[in-house]
Amino acid sequence: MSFQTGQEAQSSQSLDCLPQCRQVTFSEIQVATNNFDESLVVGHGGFGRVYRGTITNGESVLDVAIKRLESTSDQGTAEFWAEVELLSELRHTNLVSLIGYCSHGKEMILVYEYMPNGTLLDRLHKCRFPLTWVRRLKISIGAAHGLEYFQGD
Ligand SMILES: Nc1ncnc2c1ncn2[C@@H]1O[C@H](COP(=O)(O)OP(=O)(O)OP(=O)(O)O)[C@@H](O)[C@H]1O
Repeated sequence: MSFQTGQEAQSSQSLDCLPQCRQVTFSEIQVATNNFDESLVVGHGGFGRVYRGTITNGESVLDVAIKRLESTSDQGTAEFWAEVELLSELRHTNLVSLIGYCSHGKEMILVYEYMPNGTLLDRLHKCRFPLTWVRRLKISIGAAHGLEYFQGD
């Protein structure tokens, strides 16, 4: 689960425009990532490489982050389906939305809304300009709202 970091890291699309989580075909993923073009890799995490891409949903085109499970990952099928089950129903300004998933043979791929400024960890450790304390406070409050929603209170 990832948190939006507040106004400075809003996704490129509004919450109302985000569709329900759906099954995405492997060919859609191939088109979205230009067949897993290395130049579209924006990060690498516990799951594997993360690609930037676009997915067409009806008439709209969404900016997405596509996580492809690598065979070397210590995360596996159970974590994949747990993430799908947990996140597919959640929609909150302070939580990154899961837009789709793809299970195709050995391929397990998660599609999230794209965060133009990366994750909070990226923002805290990779950005040349440190966050002000006011922004840090706003981010903490946003994360708390996201957690509260997540816990269903
Ligand atoms: N939704 C997103 N939008 C933009 N960039 C993202 C997004 N998700 C991940 N990234 C990029 O990919 C990198 C790796 O992210 P990822 O979430 O896989 O890491 P992680 O913390 O190891 O998470 P996990 O272990 O849950 O897979 C991030 O540091 C970030 O740069």
